[in-house]
Amino acid sequence: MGELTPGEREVRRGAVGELGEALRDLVDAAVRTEVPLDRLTEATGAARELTALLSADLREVHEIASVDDPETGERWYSPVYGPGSPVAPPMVVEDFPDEGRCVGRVTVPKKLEGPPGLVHGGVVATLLDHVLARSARGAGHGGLTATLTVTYRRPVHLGVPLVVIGQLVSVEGRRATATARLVAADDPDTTLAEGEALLVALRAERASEVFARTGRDVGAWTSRS
Ligand SMILES: CCCCCCCC(=O)SCCNC(=O)CCNC(=O)[C@H](O)C(C)(C)COP(=O)(O)OP(=O)(O)OC[C@H]1O[C@@H](n2cnc3c(N)ncnc32)[C@H](O)[C@@H]1OP(=O)(O)O
Repeated sequence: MGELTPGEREVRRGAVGELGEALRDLVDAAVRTEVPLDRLTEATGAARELTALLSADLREVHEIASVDDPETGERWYSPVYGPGSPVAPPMVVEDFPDEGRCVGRVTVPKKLEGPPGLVHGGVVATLLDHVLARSARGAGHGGLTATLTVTYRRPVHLGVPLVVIGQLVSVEGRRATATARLVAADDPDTTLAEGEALLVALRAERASEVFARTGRDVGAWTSRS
């Protein structure tokens, strides 16, 4: 698909978000179902038909979606917050660029379970990684995560509203450091997990090399502005 006009992009974003929500409901049902075997077989057939319908026009794996915005870095299929992503929880993130801060709100569903009833530790790290990188990027210091330290203080339960706060702490040349906390919305003083990251902005020439296969200018995600 070619580049969309702003109006077309808005319409398509709406449709992508609706499909994403329907698919998240489907994934939730798929990981919780206990229906009889014949129903599972029937569902498998229906899922394959749906795959064929969507596969009529597919992007290459490195291509950026027509609904994405390379200027701002908004990604509609982000596995963390993407409205179109069946695997995203999804987290809803609010940016406070003047304070180098961002706040994510999320209730993690069954599909991202680790120990029974608890959020998978890798998912906790992913949520923290996102707000860490995003707090820096919002303040104009886009970069890739070079190091990430996660401290798991308490079990994080599925189905509970959570708040994940990222805070940019310092910037030195291409390096930025940020810290993050994950808490339950109804108990914000108890830290469930915390993270610390070093984000390193790619040099411009390295960024063009790394993202050459996307065919787009992806400076929004990587360069220091
Ligand atoms: C909006 C939010 C989006 C969410 C995205 C979530 C964030 C992500 O998950 S990013 C994906 C995961 N991360 C990656 O793929 C990164 C892979 N690593 C790399 O590409 C490179 O190692 C990279 C870019 C980190 C550093 O490479 P490069 O720019 O060549 O580094 P280099 O020039 O050697 O170093 C730059 C500076 O950083 C420092 N540095 C680099 N890596 C490290 C490290 N691991 N530890 C400490 N310091 C480091 C160097 O010492 C140097 O410091 P100084 O400028 O003071 O000398």
